[in-house]
Amino acid sequence: MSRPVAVAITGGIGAGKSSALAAFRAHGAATVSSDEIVHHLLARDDDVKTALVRRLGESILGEDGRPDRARIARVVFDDAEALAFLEALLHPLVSREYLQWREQLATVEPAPKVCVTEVPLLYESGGEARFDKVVVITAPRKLREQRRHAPLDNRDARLIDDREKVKRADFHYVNTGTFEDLDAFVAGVMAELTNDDP
Ligand SMILES: CC(C)(COP(=O)(O)OP(=O)(O)OC[C@H]1O[C@@H](n2cnc3c(N)ncnc32)[C@H](O)[C@@H]1O)[C@@H](O)C(=O)NCCC(=O)NCCS
Ligand SMILES: Nc1ncnc2c1ncn2[C@@H]1O[C@H](COP(=O)(O)OP(=O)(O)OP(=O)(O)O)[C@@H](O)[C@H]1O
Repeated sequence: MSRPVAVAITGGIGAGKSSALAAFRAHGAATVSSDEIVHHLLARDDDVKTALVRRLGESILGEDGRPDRARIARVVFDDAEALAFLEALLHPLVSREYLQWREQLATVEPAPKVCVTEVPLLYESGGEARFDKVVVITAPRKLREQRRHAPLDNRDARLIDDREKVKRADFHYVNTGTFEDLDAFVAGVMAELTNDDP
């Protein structure tokens, strides 16, 4: 039984990582999003909530009593130590869920040829060893701001330079075109990884 090729998508905030992930899914890859795993942990994991309140205080809780992402973001992206704490708490849990997901995939018959996940901090957290291939999506800051309809706060400051990511990655896409252009890029990557015609 052959295991799926494990692909990570990384890139700056609002570059188009989730859109690329959706395109991979449309082209037959199995997909999971690290951001979504984080959202589930914050919404449902009581140990995570307890640890966050102990370190960051009750003000990060929303009206429903669960950790509120916007409130956490306001604290951590202006406080490097608080961000380091949050990442140290969440990253091992995200990796564990991802690896469990990947193990499960290998038991599916027929196993998908390619499995893809979005990992915003792939190089920053030394996660690339877990993957066979890396796709970097980039776009100019102004366009990313326009597309997200929001200022990018300080998140980019946490990330290594796009040029460094591009150097280290297997595939690079500059996401300044249409969704169809992005889809065509993803189709090409899938064809290369599965040795099929696009
Ligand atoms: C701070 C939080 C609550 C903000 O939630 P929010 O809904 O605003 O953002 P979301 O989780 O959807 O992430 C959106 C994008 O923000 C960027 N981002 C998220 N975490 C980080 C981080 N630690 N450093 C830099 N950028 C980040 C990524 O580009 C990501 O794709 C949340 O992002 C979080 O808990 N982050 C810490 C965990 C983490 O590092 N996740 C990313 C890799 S697993
Ligand atoms: N090629 C494109 N053309 C037009 N809009 C796009 C394109 N690619 C992405 N977008 C839009 O840009 C925004 C950001 O894209 P997306 O959510 O895929 O990026 P991301 O890197 O996952 O963002 P984040 O870092 O916030 O998780 C979304 O509103 C998305 O619909």
